[in-house]
Amino acid sequence: MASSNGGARAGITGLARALGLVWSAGRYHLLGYGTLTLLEAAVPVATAWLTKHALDTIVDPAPGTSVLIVAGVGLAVTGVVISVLPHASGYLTAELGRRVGLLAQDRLFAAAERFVGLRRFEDPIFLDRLNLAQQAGGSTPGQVASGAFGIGGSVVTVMGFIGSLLLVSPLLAAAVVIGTVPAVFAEWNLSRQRTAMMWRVSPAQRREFFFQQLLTSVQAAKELRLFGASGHFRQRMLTERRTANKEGRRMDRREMLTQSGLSLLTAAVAGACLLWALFAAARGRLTAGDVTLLIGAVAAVQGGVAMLVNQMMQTHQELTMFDHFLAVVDSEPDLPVREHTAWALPLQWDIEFRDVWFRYSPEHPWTLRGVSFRIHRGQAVGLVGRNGAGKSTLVKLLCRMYDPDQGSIRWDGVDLRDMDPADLRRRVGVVFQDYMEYDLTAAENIALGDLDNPHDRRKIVVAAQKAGIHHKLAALPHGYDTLLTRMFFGATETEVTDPDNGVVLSGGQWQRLALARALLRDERDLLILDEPSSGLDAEAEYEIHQTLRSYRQGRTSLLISHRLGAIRDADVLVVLDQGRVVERGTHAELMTTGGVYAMLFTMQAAAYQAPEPSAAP
Ligand SMILES: Nc1ncnc2c1ncn2[C@@H]1O[C@H](COP(=O)(O)OP(=O)(O)OP(=O)(O)O)[C@@H](O)[C@H]1O
Repeated sequence: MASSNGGARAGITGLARALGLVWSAGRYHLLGYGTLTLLEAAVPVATAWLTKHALDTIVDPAPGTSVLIVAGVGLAVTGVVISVLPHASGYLTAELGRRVGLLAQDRLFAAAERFVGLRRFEDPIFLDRLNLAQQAGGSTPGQVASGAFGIGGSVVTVMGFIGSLLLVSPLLAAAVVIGTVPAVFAEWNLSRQRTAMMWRVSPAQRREFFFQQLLTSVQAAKELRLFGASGHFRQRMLTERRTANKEGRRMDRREMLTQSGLSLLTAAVAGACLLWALFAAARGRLTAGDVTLLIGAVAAVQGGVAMLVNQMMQTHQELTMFDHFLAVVDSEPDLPVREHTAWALPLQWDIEFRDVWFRYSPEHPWTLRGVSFRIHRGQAVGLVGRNGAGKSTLVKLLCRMYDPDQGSIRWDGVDLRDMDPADLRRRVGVVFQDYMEYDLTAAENIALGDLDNPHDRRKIVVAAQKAGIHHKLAALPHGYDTLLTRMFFGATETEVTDPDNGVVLSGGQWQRLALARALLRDERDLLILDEPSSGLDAEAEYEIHQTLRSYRQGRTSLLISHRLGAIRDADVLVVLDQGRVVERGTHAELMTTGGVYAMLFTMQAAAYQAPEPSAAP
């Protein structure tokens, strides 16, 4: 557990970082806001004194009308100031919030971009933190700054009124201050309990959020309806809500009881002070103005102290949330990227897997166990293996989404670890098994494959032609500019009201689009296709493979497919089994050795040639 010293130091660092962020987002707004807050805090003290002088001069006009005029004008000015200030500081808070939100978002997502690999995105604890950081980043720095100034303002108000009480009656001042001590401890305690309660219920709230998403998700809608599972998940969602409500209710009751007790104590102290002040005034020891000042000051000190404690706890809570933001922003890159990396030059000779061992974490079993093979330049390599053999993992390593735990992958002899991942990835075109379907236009979906030339429509069309999706895209209501989603249904007003915008493609059509994205850049050194035709009909699959066959001629490529007929004419087939390369050779060679490949190929071929089931009588 962190020591309280460590906690205080972390709190101060967090506060300084939050204020630093707000300062960078808008220093003049921050200074303006700080000044207004302090002014707002000082005005009630000034008002109380001006009122006292005005009343005293009315009761005893000896000091002269000039005092009355000054007090009257002063009260008018403070009245105007107090009615205008909240609007001005409200505007500054909102503007600061907007600026800080923008800056914090930029820093957070820039930090997420630094994670060039996948490990962080597969770590549930980190994902949780990222999620909280997103919630925290936009608003908490601004709220921390407001809290800090609010605390400063409350201190000014409370000290101003305690000073006023001291001037009128030191004894009374001491009594009021002592009377607030129980409130300070009780409020502090309640705030801590509320913070603890919020942490306790946060898992239930996240689960509730998950069920909410599930119940409204398009992807889940089919199955939920088919299995009649909506009611089941609705109940689970409500159970989570009830759990959170139960905790909230318990806390609210505790607060109600404690605060009622505190209010009684506060009222008793205030009442006693009032009685004392009235008796003192009756005996001529206090003026009418003194009494008014005392009544106002006692209430202001009592209310101000309670507010101060609340603001401190709230700021503490905001700082705890802000910690998540800082943790993400300060995270080290997930893959070591050397300061001086080797250029990923065009492939000259080969890519070599040299005794590659890899597992997703020390708790997981080895996924790749000493994999060694080469992909020569210009060679079409087919990767074959049963489910879970490690094929997609190997592709992810080849794109340096992870580094091998042992061994290395070498691009013309250079270890991928010595290359800048972004540089390497520019040389590689990939269609992943779980490719993305972007809720963008058809052209944008393809153009993402080469953002260096995003507006080259001719290249986009050529890529779509190669992937066999050009005719479909050209025939869409707005051609390549048609949105491939019903989600946004357009970004502009015209698009929103255009019923022709927003088209839903089939799975196979999306797959062709993903292929077009990978084919957009002709000059890629390596094309990786992980199950590029799994969603295609037989005719489309045949066409795509014909296209790919001619495209792969003389190009370096790695093709993964369970449809062995589509892969059989690769220059070399590499068979993975349980993370090891167990066979290597051409189709003809592997068929004669009678190993895993021959067995899989024969089973698949036999299924196509199986006799017709006998007709029912
Ligand atoms: N992100 C991950 N975290 C932990 N384990 C993983 C992860 N991704 C894959 N694995 C595991 O690694 C092993 C290899 O998976 P991989 O996806 O590479 O197999 P594959 O050969 O591509 O299988 P398929 O033919 O089914 O696509 C599997 O046992 C899988 O459970």
